[in-house]
Amino acid sequence: MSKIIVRGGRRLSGTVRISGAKNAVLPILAASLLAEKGVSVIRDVPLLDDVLTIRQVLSSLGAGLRQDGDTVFVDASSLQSFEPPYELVRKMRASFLVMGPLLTRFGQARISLPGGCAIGTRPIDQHLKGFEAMGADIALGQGYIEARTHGRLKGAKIYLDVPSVGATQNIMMAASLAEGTTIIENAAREPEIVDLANFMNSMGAVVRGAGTSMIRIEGVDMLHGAEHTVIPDRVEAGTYMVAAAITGGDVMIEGAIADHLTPVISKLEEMGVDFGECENGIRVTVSRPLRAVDVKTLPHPGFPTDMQSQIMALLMVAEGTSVVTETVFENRFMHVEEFRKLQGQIRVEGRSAIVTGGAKLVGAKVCATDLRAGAALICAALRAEGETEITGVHHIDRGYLGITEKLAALGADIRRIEAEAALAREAEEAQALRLEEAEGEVPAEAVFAREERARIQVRPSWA
Ligand SMILES: CC(=O)N[C@H]1[C@@H](OP(=O)(O)OP(=O)(O)OC[C@H]2O[C@@H](n3ccc(=O)[nH]c3=O)[C@H](O)[C@@H]2O)O[C@H](CO)[C@@H](O)[C@@H]1O
Ligand SMILES: C=C(OP(=O)(O)O)C(=O)O
Repeated sequence: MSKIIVRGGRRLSGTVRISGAKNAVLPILAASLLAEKGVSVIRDVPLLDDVLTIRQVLSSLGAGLRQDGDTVFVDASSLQSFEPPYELVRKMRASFLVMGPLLTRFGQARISLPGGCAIGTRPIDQHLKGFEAMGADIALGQGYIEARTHGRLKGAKIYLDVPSVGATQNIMMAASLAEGTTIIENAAREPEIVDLANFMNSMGAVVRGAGTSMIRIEGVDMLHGAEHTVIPDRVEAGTYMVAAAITGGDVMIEGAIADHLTPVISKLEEMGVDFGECENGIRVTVSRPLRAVDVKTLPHPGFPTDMQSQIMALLMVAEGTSVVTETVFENRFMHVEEFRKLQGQIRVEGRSAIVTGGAKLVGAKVCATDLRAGAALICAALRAEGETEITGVHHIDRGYLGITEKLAALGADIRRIEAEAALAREAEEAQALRLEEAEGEVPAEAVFAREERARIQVRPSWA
């Protein structure tokens, strides 16, 4: 089990380059399946675990894939399967985004219920409602969803009960090769929806209104491969903004697009963080004590749920009391327990977390419970006195390319130890404790607990 070790207290300064957006590249790679002819060339693809998973999903269906640096080439002219393997789909929720392309191009798809971070129940009813409205038959059973069409899908008017990002993307893709016009009402408006629409339009699709709550798709007979450069990751950029602010730093976030980050920048400005927009990015500086603010997560252009845990890390050290309300996912406060281990003062009341600011954070052993929680723990650890050891690193690997290297280049004292080295470290610590115990300084139970923990941690990662 890999670990990230951070010694807090270093002020970050310098420039960090933002990678292509995970949440844009996953639907774009899924959309490349729509091309009957030609090769799609996708640039600025971050080599994240989630990207490797979607690539494996495409390969398992028979698409030809090649990677050259951060450019991925996809040839989806002939596919052999309409059923991505369960082992891949359970790893990542975004695997379900191949449903729309498969259904519209081949008239069938069979996919297991998707997995991913445990931040809520995350139903897929709105995706299925859209496919059914376009004439697909959907059958559910034994953890699988089977969809079939009778001839081409038919354009339809679909009102989403919630502006779901994934449902909007899946329906957009399904509608692109349907007969006639599809209108999605109450569509999600995230920048990643616009990026997907831009890619699809360069494939020959006709998608209008992406970025607004009403998207209109005119179905066409055929789509072809196209070239596209993925937008920079706004959540990664926002995370480095928090990392800079929490250390009182001065960091240039290269490639960040201010328009995509308006809700995050506005809240950080309210707290007292300074921003300067430059030609190639956004500069973040802090010159005064930070103030508490209330935050409520909402679909775009509201404050993003994917930045909730990171801003909470910053609010722990701001002056005053803040209320953070999570309205998008019902179980996205798992980081609170871990923040408490770092001496954060937070209590949860229903969908809100009350954060008492001014905490003097102290390093501890913590666990990343999901992707953004992991990033938030790193931010808090950069500020905490002493050493913080973060496990659950596989969550962080889903969404942050080279986070330890990027932070170290900004001056952070951070390093990663891979599974075997982490085990050796545990064993060394247990040995040190044993020696202390022999000298009568540590109770025997502490040694046993440490050894037990080392033993338990080994099992899953070696399996
Ligand atoms: C790969 C990707 O892009 N992931 C992002 C995407 O996830 P994802 O696309 O899964 O998130 P959704 O926008 O679909 O989910 C938003 C809310 O709608 C609900 N819902 C969704 C679909 C559905 O059929 N029925 C339903 O009730 C969900 O449970 C959740 O409460 O948007 C989320 C919300 O901004 C982000 O946190 C994720 O990082
Ligand atoms: C929740 C996230 O991703 P996913 O939807 O892939 O689980 C995220 O990116 O924070």
